[in-house]
Amino acid sequence: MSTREERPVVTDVATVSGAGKRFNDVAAVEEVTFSLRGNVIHGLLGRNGAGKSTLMRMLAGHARPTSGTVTVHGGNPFENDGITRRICFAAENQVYPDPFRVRDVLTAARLLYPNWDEAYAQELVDVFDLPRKRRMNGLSRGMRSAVGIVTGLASRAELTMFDEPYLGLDATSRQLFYDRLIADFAENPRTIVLSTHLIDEVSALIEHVLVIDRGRLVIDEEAEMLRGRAITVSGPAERVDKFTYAMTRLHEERLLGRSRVTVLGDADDPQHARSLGLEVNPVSLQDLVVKSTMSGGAR
Ligand SMILES: Nc1ncnc2c1ncn2[C@@H]1O[C@H](COP(=O)(O)OP(=O)(O)OP(=O)(O)O)[C@@H](O)[C@H]1O
Repeated sequence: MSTREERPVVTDVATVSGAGKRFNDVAAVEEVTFSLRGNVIHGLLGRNGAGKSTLMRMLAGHARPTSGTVTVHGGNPFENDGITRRICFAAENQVYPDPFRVRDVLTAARLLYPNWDEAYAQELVDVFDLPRKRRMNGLSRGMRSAVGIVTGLASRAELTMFDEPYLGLDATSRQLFYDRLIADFAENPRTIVLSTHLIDEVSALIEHVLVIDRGRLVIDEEAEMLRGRAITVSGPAERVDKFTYAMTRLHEERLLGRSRVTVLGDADDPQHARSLGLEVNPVSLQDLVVKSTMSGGAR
């Protein structure tokens, strides 16, 4: 993948400011503030019901926030054709008109997206072995996901969002998706948002991490930064507490006077901790997300 320095500089393509979305008594998204950086692959991670789809629906202009603002490409995306043509939202539960066949979905996408690459779309249809003449309603779940992937990649939309794009896909097809995404992104950088539970599988792809927990954004960090800073520190509770006092604590386990704390620290903390006789271990992105979102269940 090209380094960020090699890509065209683009300012933030979307800004979410104090945004919330309520459904009667359910606050699906609450007071969320962040920006999507141009030409960067973002991972939107979180548990079931955390608010990921709702947040992407607001960014795609499919839902209006009940509080705060969502701005994409400089304007309000809600039912705004000029802006939504520049956004592709490949949603897992996409509904198609009843008689639509695979080839009709591609035709509709060709008419909708100004950067659509027809030759690339046809190549991807072959790669994923999709039956062009079959009705969408007659496709397997994995095939429907593959149609979403083809549309998302070939749209070359400036902001492309994939909502759990792998549902029903076998491991080979998922790997094909990741490989194609990396290759195409290198040739045609754009802003990507990928919501997923399969964090280990995509952790090498993700450049910026957004973690949402019960509607609130709990992590908004560059992946590289997290890889270096997320550690668990273990040892006698008193010493661990003293060492991690000023750090961002994500999770803590205590037993018989010993404690293990997951923190976001600085680059030189591991060495310092070891010099104090504490045990230090790196935390995978998957573990980090699990630890930051363990405190509560679905709302
Ligand atoms: N149209 C709706 N009406 C009522 N409640 C809704 C609606 N859409 C979402 N919710 C609720 O908002 C919360 C967030 O849902 P959302 O689908 O955004 O989560 P998610 O993180 O995408 O979950 P998952 O990973 O399971 O797909 C959930 O409690 C859900 O039940």
